Amino acid sequence: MTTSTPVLDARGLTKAFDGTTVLHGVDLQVHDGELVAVMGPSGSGKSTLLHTISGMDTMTGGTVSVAGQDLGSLSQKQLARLRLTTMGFVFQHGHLLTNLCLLDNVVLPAYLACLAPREELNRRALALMERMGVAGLATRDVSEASGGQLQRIGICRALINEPTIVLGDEPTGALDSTAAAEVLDILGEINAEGTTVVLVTHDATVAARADRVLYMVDGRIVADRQQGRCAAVDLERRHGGVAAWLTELQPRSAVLGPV
Ligand SMILES: Nc1ncnc2c1ncn2[C@@H]1O[C@H](COP(=O)(O)OP(=O)(O)OP(=O)(O)O)[C@@H](O)[C@H]1O
Repeated sequence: MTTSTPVLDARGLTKAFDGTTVLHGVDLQVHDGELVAVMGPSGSGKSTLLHTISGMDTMTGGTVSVAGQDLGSLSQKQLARLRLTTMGFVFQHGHLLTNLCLLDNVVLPAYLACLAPREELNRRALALMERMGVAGLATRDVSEASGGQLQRIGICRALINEPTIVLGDEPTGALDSTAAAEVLDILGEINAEGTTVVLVTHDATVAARADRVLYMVDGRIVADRQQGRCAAVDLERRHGGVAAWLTELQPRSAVLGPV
């Protein structure tokens, strides 16, 4: 059992839209260096969970702490700063700004955080783009890059402020299998270097790379599989999909081989 302070600590997290509850008292602790995949049927609340634990959306009830900071106690300005400096986001469709060149897209979060002079930020961004194999696109527009390249740019942008935790919503969902595998390799490397990673995904190959896989049904985490062990968190809500998932999903060690 892990005893360190969680990087992410959600307790009794609820979220309702217009009176309809979509997250029902979710408890989730993610520890430093974990690679966590969140799976579940469409509409089960995976994206809503990601949005509320990151403070991108407000919660209706419960508490969330990220890197020891209670999101509910922060002003909007403090919350924005915490997101900027502690969290990195990778989205399915990149969410890059089309009126900026790709280098400026990568630099933007660091520029907003005022972390260093512009020249230093450019150097840092170019070094990241070099590592991701997209430095040659630095002065290009968003329209000039492929989906896989844009996703690498999105990862550079997520990493520019050296976040404690990277949160991804279907980061490979719009990619072909080759580009998806490359993006997953990159996310795996980032995690191996110590960054905590939480990915919402429908893709079992993504989940197979994770240390830990959560399965959501109807706004609840109903199973939590860690390195071959599975805790059925909410047995009363067992679901056909959960049973299939439990038998199909290989533990990480079986997929990657012994380390
Ligand atoms: N902004 C919103 N306003 C109203 N309802 C919303 C909003 N965002 C999500 N919902 C509802 O919350 C529920 C959960 O949606 P969510 O997008 O979190 O599910 P998901 O598991 O990520 O689905 P998918 O796998 O299809 O992306 C759905 O019923 C959805 O319609």
